[in-house]
Amino acid sequence: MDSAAALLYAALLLAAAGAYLYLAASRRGNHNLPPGPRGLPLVGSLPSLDPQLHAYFARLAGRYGPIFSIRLGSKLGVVVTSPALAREVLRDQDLLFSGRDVPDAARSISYGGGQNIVWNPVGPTWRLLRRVCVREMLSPAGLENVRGLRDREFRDTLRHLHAQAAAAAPVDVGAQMFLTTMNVITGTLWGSSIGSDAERAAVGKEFRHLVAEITEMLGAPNVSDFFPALARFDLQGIRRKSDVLKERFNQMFARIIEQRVRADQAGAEPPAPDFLEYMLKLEKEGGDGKTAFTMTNVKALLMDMVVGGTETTSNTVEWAMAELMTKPRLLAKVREELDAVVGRDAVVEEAHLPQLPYLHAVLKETLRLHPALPLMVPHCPDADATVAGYRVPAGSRVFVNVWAIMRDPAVWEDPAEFVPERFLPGGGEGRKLDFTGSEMDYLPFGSGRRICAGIAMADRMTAYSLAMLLQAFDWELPGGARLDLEERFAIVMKKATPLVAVPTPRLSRPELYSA
Ligand code: HEM
Repeated sequence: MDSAAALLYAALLLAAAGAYLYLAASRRGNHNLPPGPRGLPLVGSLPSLDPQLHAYFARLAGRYGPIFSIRLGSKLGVVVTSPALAREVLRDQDLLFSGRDVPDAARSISYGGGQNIVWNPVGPTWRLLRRVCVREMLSPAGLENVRGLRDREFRDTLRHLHAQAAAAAPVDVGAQMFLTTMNVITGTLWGSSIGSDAERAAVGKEFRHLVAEITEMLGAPNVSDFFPALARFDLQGIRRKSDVLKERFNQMFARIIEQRVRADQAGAEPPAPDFLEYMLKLEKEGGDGKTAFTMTNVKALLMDMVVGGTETTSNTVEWAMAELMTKPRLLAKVREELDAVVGRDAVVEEAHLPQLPYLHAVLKETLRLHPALPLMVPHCPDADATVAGYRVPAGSRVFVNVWAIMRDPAVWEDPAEFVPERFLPGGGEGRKLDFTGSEMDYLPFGSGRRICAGIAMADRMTAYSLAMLLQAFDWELPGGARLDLEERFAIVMKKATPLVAVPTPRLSRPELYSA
């Protein structure tokens, strides 16, 4: 045998051995994984991903069952699509599955991943941050402290919409509700410490732009997440973009904090206690004695509230309006309830909300069909786990497809129909269909220890917004426009075409709009 042939022979032998070892390793690695599409070597199912990920995963669940695995580059995704398996993941093995697989884009905007609530693993810091937020800001008692602020913001929105109505000008309903929600959340966070109304409006506008970019980016496929070894090359430039967005937020937060600290040092009259004041005090004390609380935590929490609370809330209101505008019979029922409780000689107030069960049922049905986070925020086990008898390896990205669960015909009668009555007393076949995540077929806010931290605020804001929009105005599509209910997937799901409509006043006297 000459030397060239020997070299070729050796290379072939080596290649065969390599292929054998690769196959053996991947067979061992795949041992007892949930079933799923085979995918291509190296890239797995990445090339066949459909941008409408929630609907694509629902179709795959139809083929492979209520738990399937899908290889996305070097990452393993596991998708759960039944109430029983959602219970296994979110309740029975809650702690094991409570970790997060932090996307590269989130690392920067969450100040490194370990500083805020959403992307922090469950542990002392996460516990302290959540406790601080829920107790001081997002609990029913915390919200009660700033009821006046919400009333003021809603009055402002009412005045603004009335001016739009006078000019017969179309309103982008989602954008308007975003601004209202943003003003309420930032007002709750730092009160009036950023000065004039005009300055607040400018901050609100800038935030909307930034939040939209962030949620868009978090939903976009990123090579760095599928091939962590390539993350340092940031091939799509997503990390660079998220650094820029983070810095813009950071500068705004720093300005707001600095103003407050300077005012405190100058011995200014202390502002009404707000969340920022509370956090700065905790930061000064260095934490709660057991767990540290730093200025980075202050900013990361501000980011959590601003990013987590705004689009989720305003998109829900936009969907509710779109559903009702295509269903005049249901719209008439909401109006009937509003006219009976509030009438047309007064403006709806937060105190009216508990007397509006049909309106609340409309919002629950909206969140069933259009959950703001259709795949929730993915969970991640920090050790190997077993679900439905299958192995879910540590580090897998676990999606609970609540969008599909809440449309499951095995659970819901006429699942595609918009029927608020199913949420009225006696309509839920004895199930407790509320936001607590106790029934695993209705999970718009998740369930278990990672359940949404802002439910009480979301509940009030969506109900107040929808009540005001419908009690004070009639809404018409601009001439020639068509209303559809098409969705566009992102980490926070959007209406594919924004709802734009023209308001007409329906209160008895114009003065009511400026009271
Ligand atoms: C209609 C409005 C909203 C919906 C549908 C919603 C839904 C959700 C869902 C599904 C999760 C993920 C649960 C999980 O990972 O298991 C979540 C997490 C979270 N939400 Fe909301 N949310 C809304 C509004 C808000 C508001 C107003 C705030 C605060 C101002 C907020 C703050 C948070 C935070 C901080 C988390 C992270 C919790 C954690 O990881 O421990 N959300 N939300």
